[in-house]
Formats: sequence, structure tokens, C-alpha cells
Amino acid sequence: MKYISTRGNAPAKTFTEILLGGLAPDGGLYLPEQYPQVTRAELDAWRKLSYADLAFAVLSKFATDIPATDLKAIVGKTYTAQVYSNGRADSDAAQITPLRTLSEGVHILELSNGPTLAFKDMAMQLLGNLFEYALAKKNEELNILGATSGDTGSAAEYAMRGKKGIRVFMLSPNGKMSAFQRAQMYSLQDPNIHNIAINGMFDDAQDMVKAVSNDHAFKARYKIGTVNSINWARVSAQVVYYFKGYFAATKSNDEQVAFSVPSGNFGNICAGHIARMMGLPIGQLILATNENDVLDEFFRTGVYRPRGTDHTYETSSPSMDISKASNFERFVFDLVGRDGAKVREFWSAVDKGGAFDIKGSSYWNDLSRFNFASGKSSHQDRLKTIREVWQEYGVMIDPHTADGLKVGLEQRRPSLPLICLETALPAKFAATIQEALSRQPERPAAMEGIEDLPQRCEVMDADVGKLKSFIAANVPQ
Ligand SMILES: Cc1ncc(COP(=O)(O)O)c(C=O)c1O
Ligand SMILES: N[C@@H](CCOP(=O)(O)O)C(=O)O
Repeated sequence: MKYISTRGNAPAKTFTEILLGGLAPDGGLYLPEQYPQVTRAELDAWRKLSYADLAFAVLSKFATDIPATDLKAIVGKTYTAQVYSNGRADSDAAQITPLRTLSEGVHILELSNGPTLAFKDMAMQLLGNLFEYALAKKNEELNILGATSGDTGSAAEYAMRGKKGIRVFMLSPNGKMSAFQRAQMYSLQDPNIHNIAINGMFDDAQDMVKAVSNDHAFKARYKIGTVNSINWARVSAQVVYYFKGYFAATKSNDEQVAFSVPSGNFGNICAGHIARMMGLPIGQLILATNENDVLDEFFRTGVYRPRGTDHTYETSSPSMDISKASNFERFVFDLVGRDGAKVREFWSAVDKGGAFDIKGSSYWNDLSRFNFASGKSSHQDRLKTIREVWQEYGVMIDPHTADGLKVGLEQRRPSLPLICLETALPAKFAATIQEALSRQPERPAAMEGIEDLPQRCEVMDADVGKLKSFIAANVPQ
């Protein structure tokens, strides 16, 4: 299997090459030349598999340049109950992503039982092991440059801390994350972890990552890699839990389901789109935004109009405070019939701060073939949903999952079971939980008091030159 760029101007590469390379040299994102298809017989067989075996089956279709025995070993050591039990010793831990049923046909797929209590651990733990494997083979080092609005950063740092030959430079929006998220990252003292708080929003940080990645000489000299969902390996690992969730919520492969997905950078729901393109019977992919509603606007109106930092709001689902959704480009590539020239045309407008509009074109009609629905959620909606789920089911959900559930319930076709993806645990957002429920969320014993630990972080303006100097000063040459 080879991978091509959404902008159509980069040579095709293998899975391992793009794993270490991140963004394509033409500024695009990599996707498989064709989506591998899953047969009915495979679906029937996969239904019975453990998470690790299912991950091996799905990833074997993508990582075709990794020998099967090696891939099986990597996946086997990643998806264990120990890594995804978050201190619990119940039978749910063995399922890795247990399905919690709220009421008939309404489920939450638990994805946040990994080391940092967010869905990012599902792919990031695998990425850490894949990097280690690929780098050892090539006897190389990797300097990871990432951007986070709160969860990718800690997941990446926990997955990479202490790993030989890997350094992490993680940009986060200064003062915009929850106290718990800040503490998770900034309290790490490992010498290979560098936290950089940017005076700006997540989108500024992500632009800086792309600017450094597009400086090909710097990227090659300092061996820059990525852990954001612009890295295809992240998305492919996220495809797995759509299959797992589908099997858990249905009895046969004749049934269809709806997934509702709290969205920001369009990475999580892009994995759902890919699972559907592979043949998973997904009848609806419901995209939920918070007040930063660029993506909801697109699915309602056909206009993609990323906002600037000054029009990106700080909300109580802060990890979704994103107005320029990187992975959306992957979906648009499929929408426009994989026409790289069209994607280049659209993104030349977007990169200049503009917009594009598909309403008057045939793409608008084509959109319905992809089974998306969308909606948005506000602070008051979030509080109401958290309260209702707590009162009716005794289940505490985090503000992002609440956005997903609220929109999912509004948009679902009643005939379809709804699977809402849980994207974080409430422990990460104690202030909003306190406001909604007048009580504090529980947290794993190992994370008691992390806010009181000493923190280490470099504060920087959103200046690409300064960032490059910082990286150069911290990478031995
Ligand atoms: C808790 C949480 N929910 C939802 C999202 C949105 O996911 P995506 O960016 O993949 O759309 C994020 C960040 O990405 C997140 O950290
Ligand atoms: N919400 C994310 C933002 C980055 O998204 P990614 O999936 O592209 O890594 C975060 O929590 O950092």
C-alpha cells in the first residue's frame, strides 16, 4: 500500500516513510492510494476478536511494509488491559474500549481509559511503539514537533517519555487549557520532553508546526516528525475503535449505526469516515462542535470559513477550541473525487485567510453520499447534558463528550443505534463538572495532587524563527 498527498504534488510513499515524515512535502496530508475494503467474511470474523487482534487485522491493511510478526508484536504490547485500565481492575479493562449503554439504542464508547485520560492515548501509545521500532531499524533519531489544545500533548509526552532517540517539542496555547491538562504536561521533568506555551490559540501553534515542517532543509537537518493527526498513523489507529464500537453495539453485520463525534481538528471523525469508506456499515457520522463552529457551518451551508485567532472563543470544552481543522483536507480530497488540483485551489484561498464555498457546485450534492450530519453545542448545553446524564444514569461525562451526546441525540436517525465517542474523562475538567454537578470528579490515585507538582515550560510568542532557534539549541548536532 502506497500513500499519496491530498495536494497531488508529492511522490507516493510507504506507511513507514510517512510515519516518520508527517506532512507531505507539497504541504498536503497523506492518504492511502485506495481505501482497503473489508469483506463481509472479514467483518464476521473480526466481530469475535480482542481489541489487539482487531487492531492487528485493521492495521495490516495499512502498514503493509511492516512484517506481520513485527506488527502483531507491536500491537500486542500496546493494547493491553494494563495500559488501558487507568487503575481499574474490573472486567471492562480487558475490553480496552468498553461500550456503556445509557438507554436502549444510546451508547457511549469509552476511549479514555489510557494513561492520560483522553481518547488520544488510543493511537498515541501505538505511535510511540511504532516510532521506536522504525527508528531502531534505521538507527535514527526523531524530534517530534506537535501542537496541542490540551490532550494530544500529554498523550504524546506520556507515550514518548524516556524513549531512546526521541525528543518532544510540544506547543500549547498559553493559559488556555484546564489546570489538570497543564499539570499533566508541564510537571514532566524528563530531559527528552520540552513544553512550549505559545502566546496564542491552538491554531497559531498548529500553523507553527506546519511552517517548520514546510521548511524542508530544517526538517531534514533536525529530523522533525509529527504526532498530531496530520500523521496518518494516528488516524489509522483511530479507525480500529469504530469497528470495535460497531461490533459492541450490534448483533449482526446487517445492522447500521450512527456515531456522534465531538470534533475540533477533524481527526477523530476522519477516522470514522475512513472506516465507512472501508465498508463498515455506518449510517450516520454526526459531527459536533462547541461554539467554535466552523465545521458545523460547512456541513450546513457548504462554506468552509476558518476563523482567525481573534474569532476563536475560549470555551468550557477547550480541547475543541479550534477554527482551522487540519484533517478536513483529507475529507475534502475524497469529496472532490481525489482531485489534488482542486484541493490546492481551495487551500490557496484558506491559507490566505479566505474561504471556499461548494454550495453551487456538484460537490454539494455529492456531500450527502458521505452520510454526515452536524450540530453545535454551547456552555449551557454542556452543563445541561452533564447534569441529565448524571441524574438519569449515574454516569459522569466530560464537557467534550457532552457536546457529542447533545448533538448526537438531536441529529440521529431514530432507527439507528447511536454510539457517542467519549473523548476525555471528567477528571480533566473539574471546574466545569463542579459548575454542572456541584461536586468534584474522581481521578485515578496516581494523579492526585498533580497540580501541586513543580512545572517546567518555556513561554514564547507565535514566532517560527524563535521556535526553530529553540529546537536547534536543544538538539545535539
Ligand atoms: C477531549 C477532546 N475532545 C474532542 C477533540 C476533537 O477531536 P478532533 O480534533 O480529532 O476532531 C479533542 C481534540 O482533538 C479532544 O482533546
Ligand atoms: N484537541 C487536540 C488538538 C490536536 O488534535 P490532533 O488530533 O490533530 O492531535 C488536543 O487536545 O491537543
